[in-house]
Amino acid sequence: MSKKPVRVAVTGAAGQIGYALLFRIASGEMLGKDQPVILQLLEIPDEKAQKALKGVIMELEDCAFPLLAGVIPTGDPLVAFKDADYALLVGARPRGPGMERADLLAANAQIFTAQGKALDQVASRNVKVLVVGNPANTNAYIAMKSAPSLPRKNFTAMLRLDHNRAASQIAAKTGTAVGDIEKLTVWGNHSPTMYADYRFATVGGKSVKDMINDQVWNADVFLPTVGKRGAAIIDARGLSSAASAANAAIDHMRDWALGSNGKWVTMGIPSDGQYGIPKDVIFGFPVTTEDGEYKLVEGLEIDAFSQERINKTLKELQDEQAGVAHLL
Ligand SMILES: NC(=O)C1=CN([C@@H]2O[C@H](COP(=O)(O)OP(=O)(O)OC[C@H]3O[C@@H](n4cnc5c(N)ncnc54)[C@H](O)[C@@H]3O)[C@@H](O)[C@H]2O)C=CC1
Ligand SMILES: O=C([O-])CC(=O)C(=O)O
Repeated sequence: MSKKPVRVAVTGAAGQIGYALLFRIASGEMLGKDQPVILQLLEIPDEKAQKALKGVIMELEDCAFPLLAGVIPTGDPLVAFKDADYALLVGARPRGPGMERADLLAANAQIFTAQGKALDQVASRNVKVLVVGNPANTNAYIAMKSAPSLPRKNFTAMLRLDHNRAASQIAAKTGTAVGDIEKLTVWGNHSPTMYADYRFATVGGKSVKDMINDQVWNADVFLPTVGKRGAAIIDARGLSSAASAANAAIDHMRDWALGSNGKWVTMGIPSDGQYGIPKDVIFGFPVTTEDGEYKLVEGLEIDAFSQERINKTLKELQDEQAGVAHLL
């Protein structure tokens, strides 16, 4: 017997990331090739945006995806999030050349307060929320705080793009296959302060740190390359990353829903105090996933260099939180 459809809400559905994301969700790449989905698509209630959304839906229809059990376009978060099992909060203002993600804080904070409240009112109590819109960690924090009746653990932010970027850089440096890299993680904020950490990483059982054995490359090349990759893409394309962001969102949700088979992945999750990160800060951590739940990898040694990096990205997150405290 075929499975019952699940409801997947996507905000900013007519935007760049939406265009790279919806077709892959509808084809089963996110939740499995046997899982029908109903897409509940939110765009701003503006004629141009709603018309663009209509066009995207025409294209979805024209794909004749067997797993696509319905599409609900709307300008109202209460409709988009009604009974949602998954919610991908993509809709936000992206940054342009010369802007830092923190510049988006004020512009986007209101969106995530309203959407957190709407999720609180109408979504499934088990809804899995992924915040992609920047600044992603703090937006996830705002949504979580605005949804007090939902479990805190349901709110996550996307650090998977940073994780995938780090894996690619390491594969290139070591001449190994990206898919063979295990136990990599990215700590902290989705911003240039994030700390991509390959101290525990292995390829075919061999230590990546030993293979590279170059702390100057780590500090002066690798970390800035991964941290500033988003800006490098804006510089090259004139637009922020979209296909790779959509791909990371698929990876994040797929692993959360279907499990990572023991592999470490990076998710931005609300801290419970582990590694000295204060409770509720949405922080990139190494996790494994199984049966629809993520589990933080605990007990890793944090050396002085790593602690300094973690402190820096934590401070930035705490400053962002202080900047939106009046809204919560
Ligand atoms: N966490 C991550 O790794 C990444 C995050 N991003 C962020 O993702 C966000 C979306 O990026 P793009 O798709 O490129 O932007 P875009 O501008 O192409 O699309 C955003 C869409 O969201 C819609 N929107 C704005 N406010 C909304 C609201 N309140 N409700 C529903 N829809 C709303 C807009 O009308 C627009 O269609 C940006 O904040 C960007 O910075 C982008 C890449 C990576
Ligand atoms: O840099 C941006 O504004 C978009 C983004 O978050 C990324 O590509 O990592």
